[in-house]
Amino acid sequence: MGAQVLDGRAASAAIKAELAERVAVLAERGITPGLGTVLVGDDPASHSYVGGKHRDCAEVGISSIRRDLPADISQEELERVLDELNADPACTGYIVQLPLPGHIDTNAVLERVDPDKDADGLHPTNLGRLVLNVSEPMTSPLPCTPNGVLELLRRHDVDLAGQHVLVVGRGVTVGRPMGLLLTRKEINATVTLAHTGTRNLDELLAQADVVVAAAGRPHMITADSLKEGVVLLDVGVSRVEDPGTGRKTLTGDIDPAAERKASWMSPNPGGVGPMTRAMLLLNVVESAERQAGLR
Ligand SMILES: Nc1nc2c(c(=O)[nH]1)N[C@@H](CN(C=O)c1ccc(C(=O)N[C@@H](CCC(=O)O)C(=O)O)cc1)CN2
Repeated sequence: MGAQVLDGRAASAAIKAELAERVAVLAERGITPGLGTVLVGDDPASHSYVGGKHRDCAEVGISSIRRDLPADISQEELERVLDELNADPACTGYIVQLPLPGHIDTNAVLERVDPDKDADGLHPTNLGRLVLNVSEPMTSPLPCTPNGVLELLRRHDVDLAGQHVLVVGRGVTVGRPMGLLLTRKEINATVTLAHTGTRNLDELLAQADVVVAAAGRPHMITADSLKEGVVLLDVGVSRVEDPGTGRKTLTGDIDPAAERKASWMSPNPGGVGPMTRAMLLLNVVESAERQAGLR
């Protein structure tokens, strides 16, 4: 028997319906939440993700503010756009689509975002609150992908308390905050954070009850290394060219054939990706609720 599906599309549809109700409550008070996106350059995948974010906004009644900027924009000009969004009352929260071109200092950009408008939860103040475990439940935005992973598991009644979770990937958008969230008291997982420099990855995989794969290495995790009954979450979004057709297809970090070992597995596409988008909307709605004194 194969793994049960951690269905991100269904879960995100349910979350969007719930958020549309919360947006309607805000509308009764004359408030329309607004999401801003800042996109630099012509990367097709980034354009497609940003387009998806604006479609989601339209679905739940959040207004959209879009700033598409040339790849050769200077740091100064880019930061000026952020200052405008920081000052714009129609913009409840916004994101800077990552990755940014190499000549841009990404950390300086993330720091320029007003922490109260940080829809991605990636501003140092908000990441710091997560590290400090300032309040439970959190009153600041959480990074969308790690929060999406937890929400996906919650909505399928997969309990992580006491489980050994192996997070593969140390990036700031997924791996690092994922470890912090998993070790909070209400989740209570035991976490190992591995990465592409980890030497004994196969040993760690063989011990893991749950694997969150976010290293960006296509199909780096295969069935052979995994324990029977493992829960698998695939965050990888590499685009790999099919040698036959020349077409690029979305390829995760986990070989789909690993499903035979798993009790639960997130499909890719259709798993963590839609949850990332849903958690972004949640951050915007919660931010609007905070600004309205409803939280
Ligand atoms: N500022 C940010 N930049 C980036 C983030 C982020 O959270 N904040 N994460 C990724 C990209 N990303 C969101 O921006 C993202 C990736 C994938 C999906 C998604 O829904 N994927 C679909 C498949 C889509 C496809 O076929 O291309 C799925 O998994 O079903 C949503 C958001 C890097 N940048």
